[in-house]
Amino acid sequence: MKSYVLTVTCKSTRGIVAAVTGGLAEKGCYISDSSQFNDLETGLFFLRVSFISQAGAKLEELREAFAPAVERFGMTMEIRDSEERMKVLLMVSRFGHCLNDLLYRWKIGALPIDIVGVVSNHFDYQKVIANHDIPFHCIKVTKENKPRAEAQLMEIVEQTGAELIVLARYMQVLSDALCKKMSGRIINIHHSFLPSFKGANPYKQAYERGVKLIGATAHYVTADLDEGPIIEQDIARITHAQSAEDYVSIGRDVESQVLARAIHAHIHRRTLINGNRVVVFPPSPGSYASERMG
Ligand SMILES: Nc1nc2c(c(=O)[nH]1)N[C@@H](CN(C=O)c1ccc(C(=O)N[C@@H](CCC(=O)O)C(=O)O)cc1)CN2
Repeated sequence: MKSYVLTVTCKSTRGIVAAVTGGLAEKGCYISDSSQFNDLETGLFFLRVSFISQAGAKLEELREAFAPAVERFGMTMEIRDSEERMKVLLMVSRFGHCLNDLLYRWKIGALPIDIVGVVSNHFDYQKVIANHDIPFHCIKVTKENKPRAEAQLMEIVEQTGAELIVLARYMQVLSDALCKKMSGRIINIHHSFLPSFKGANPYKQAYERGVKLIGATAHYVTADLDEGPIIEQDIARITHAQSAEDYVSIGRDVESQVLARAIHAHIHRRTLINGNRVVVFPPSPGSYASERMG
C-alpha cells in the first residue's frame, strides 16, 4: 500500500473532479481527503486529493494514467509520494531563532523533511549545524560578489537536489534571476504583518508608527522584496510601554511558529499559488501523526 497527494491547478470547467476521482477509482485507489477551490475572480480551479493505492501503484504509472486528463483540461498536476521527505535547504544570517525552532521540530519528527544543508553568510551557526550532522556552507555576500555567491548557492541546490529553500531570517536580497529560477520554491519569513513594514528593520518601523499589534508573514519569495504570495501570518499584542527591542523578543515565537506552519503546508502540498495569492488547503487527517513528542 502507498499513499500519495495529487494537486491540480487549471482553468475552471465542468468535469475536473470527476476526471480525477474517476481516474483514481480506475487505478484501484481510495481517496482519504479532498479539497477544492474555484476562484471565480481568476477563473482558476484548485484541487488537492490525498489517496491510497492498495496495490502500491508506482508514481510513473499514476502520472501516465492521468496524462489524457492533464492534456484535456490543461492541468498543472503534481503527484507526490506522501512518505517521501522533501529535500530542504535552510538559510540564515545572524538571527537564529527560526533556524533553531526548525531544527527542533525536525529532530522530534514534527517536521518530516530532509534537511540537505544550511547556508549562511556568517559563521555564527556552524557548530550548531555540525552538531546536527547537517552540512554547513558559509557563503559571504557583498554587493560586488552577489552573482558569484548566488552561483555557489545554486551549485549546492543542484548537488543536494534541494526542492525548497527556506530563508529562516536570511537577510540578503536575492536577485531577480534567482527568484525567477526558483519561483514557488523559496519561502521567507518576514518579521512584520505584511503589507505593513516591508524591507529591513520592520520592528523599528512598527515602533515609530506606534502600532498595537506586531506580526510575522511567511511568503513565497519573488523579485519584489516582501511582496511575494502570502502563505501564513500571525500577530502578537504589544503596548505603549514596550520598545522596538521588546518587539524583537516578542516577535521571535510568532516568526518561528508562522514559518513552521508555512513549511508544513508546503511540504504536504497544501499550498497552490494563485497569482499573487496562495490557496492553502487544511491539513489531511493524521498529517501531524508523524510527530514523536519527547
Ligand atoms: N528577492 C527577494 N529577496 C529576499 C526577500 C524577498 O522577498 N525577495 N526577502 C528577504 C528577507 N527580508 C525581509 O524579510 C529582507 C532581507 C534583507 C533586506 C535588506 O535590505 N538587506 C540589505 C543588506 C542587509 C544586511 O546586509 O544586513 C541588502 O540586501 O542590501 C531587506 C529585507 C530575503 N531576501
